[in-house]
Amino acid sequence: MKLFAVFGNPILHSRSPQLWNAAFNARGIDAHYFRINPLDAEHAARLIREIPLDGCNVTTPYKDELFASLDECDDSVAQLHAVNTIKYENRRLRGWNTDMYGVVNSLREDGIQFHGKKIVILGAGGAARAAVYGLLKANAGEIVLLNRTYEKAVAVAEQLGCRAAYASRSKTELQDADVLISCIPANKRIIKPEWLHPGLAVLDANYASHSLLLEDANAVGCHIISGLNWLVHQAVPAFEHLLGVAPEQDMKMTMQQLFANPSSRLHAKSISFIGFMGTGKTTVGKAFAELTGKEFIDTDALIEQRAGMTIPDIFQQHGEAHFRSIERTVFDALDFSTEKIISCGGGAVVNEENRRCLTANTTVIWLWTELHALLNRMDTTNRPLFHVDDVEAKARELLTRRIPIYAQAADMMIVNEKISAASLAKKIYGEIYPTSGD
Ligand SMILES: Nc1ncnc2c1ncn2[C@@H]1O[C@H](COP(=O)(O)OP(=O)(O)O)[C@@H](O)[C@H]1O
Ligand SMILES: O=C(O)C1=C[C@@H](OP(=O)(O)O)[C@@H](O)[C@H](O)C1
Ligand SMILES: [Mg+2]
Repeated sequence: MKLFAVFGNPILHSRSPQLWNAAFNARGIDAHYFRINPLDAEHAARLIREIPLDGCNVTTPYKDELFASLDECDDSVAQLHAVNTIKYENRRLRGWNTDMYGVVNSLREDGIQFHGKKIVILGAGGAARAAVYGLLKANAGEIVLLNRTYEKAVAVAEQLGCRAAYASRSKTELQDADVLISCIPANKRIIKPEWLHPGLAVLDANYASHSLLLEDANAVGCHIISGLNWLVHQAVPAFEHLLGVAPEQDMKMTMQQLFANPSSRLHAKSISFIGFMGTGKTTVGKAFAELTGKEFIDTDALIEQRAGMTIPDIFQQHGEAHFRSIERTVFDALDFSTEKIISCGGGAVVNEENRRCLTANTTVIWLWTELHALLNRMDTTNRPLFHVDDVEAKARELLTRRIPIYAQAADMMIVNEKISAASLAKKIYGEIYPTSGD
């Protein structure tokens, strides 16, 4: 099975997995796409090789920094110093930036022509730069970049060939503008409603949280374009780069569903932790339960209770099959009528029914720790599967087999390295309960 992911922080809000997995299904491609919150950009590049992924997308805040880890890239990435699509092939990372198609094709699809038009862009980050680059290539009449830090807007404008203006001039610049594109967080009201005019086309790159700009633009009678269109239109060429076939029809169909069905599973009341032995499921699960005040359950502890003996003893006296059958009974008996934090044993999700139990009732968090790091910090004597001569080889073989299973069960992977369990619990809390979310 091919594996793809989207990297970002935060990342749980991303709807890319729904989009890509639907396209894989429709095309009968044996592949899965999931979300990863890495330590940083450099670590994301390491994870691509470590997992390994066949390719990935990159979102805020890693588009700029991941550029430095590429072995080769196309012109758009070289110009923009920002990457959103990476293919991993022959041990090399090759990057593209397809955001420019996202913005240009979203506007085109809504009947907006660029020739002779004035376009105002808010922000100067990766998305804003891709918008400038794409619209210049599409022969837009005039492009004005507005950014809180004027110097940053000037640098981008000089490099790409458009005009920068002070944020204090927003009102004036918008008076004769035809299109306004926002590439800044959706919870910031930078533009006052009275600076907008009916008929102005307004696109907000951010689709995950409620957009104050789109709310105001709607009230004024502007022509609203959702960031979900941008998501779909950047994904179409990315899919072609990574899979070698065009997904267009499938992705457009999925877009309708995305509008209608904003993934209720991500807001499940119970949270479960899955992942390889020693990645910290028990420790972080406990810390998360403390943070949220919810009931904590460790499926391994329930197994020991039921069997009346320790896990190493169950393995030693009755074998792994017996352990798995008790594990199955424990999952069957889980009661989701009250909210819970559930830490699972590392092999629990290998069973399809256990997996379905979690995906149907919980937001599933996959913890990841690099193999050497987890072997170093783990006491392998109470992990019976590691009672072998070559622990590292056994661990690597087991992990390789399980990675696609974890990927398919999880709503997101998050890395438990170089961070305390309490801090990681807070980071996960921020993902699940975003303060400015929808
Ligand atoms: N963030 C962390 N920092 C330091 N040590 C950790 C962290 N998370 C887990 N550990 C340690 O790693 C070991 C394995 O953790 P555990 O929670 O038992 O993993 P799992 O339940 O996934 O097998 C334990 O010794 C635990 O204290
Ligand atoms: O990975 C596995 O198959 C197992 C993981 C263990 O739990 P932890 O992942 O909490 O160590 C425990 O369920 C048992 O030893 C089997
Ligand atoms: Mg555990």
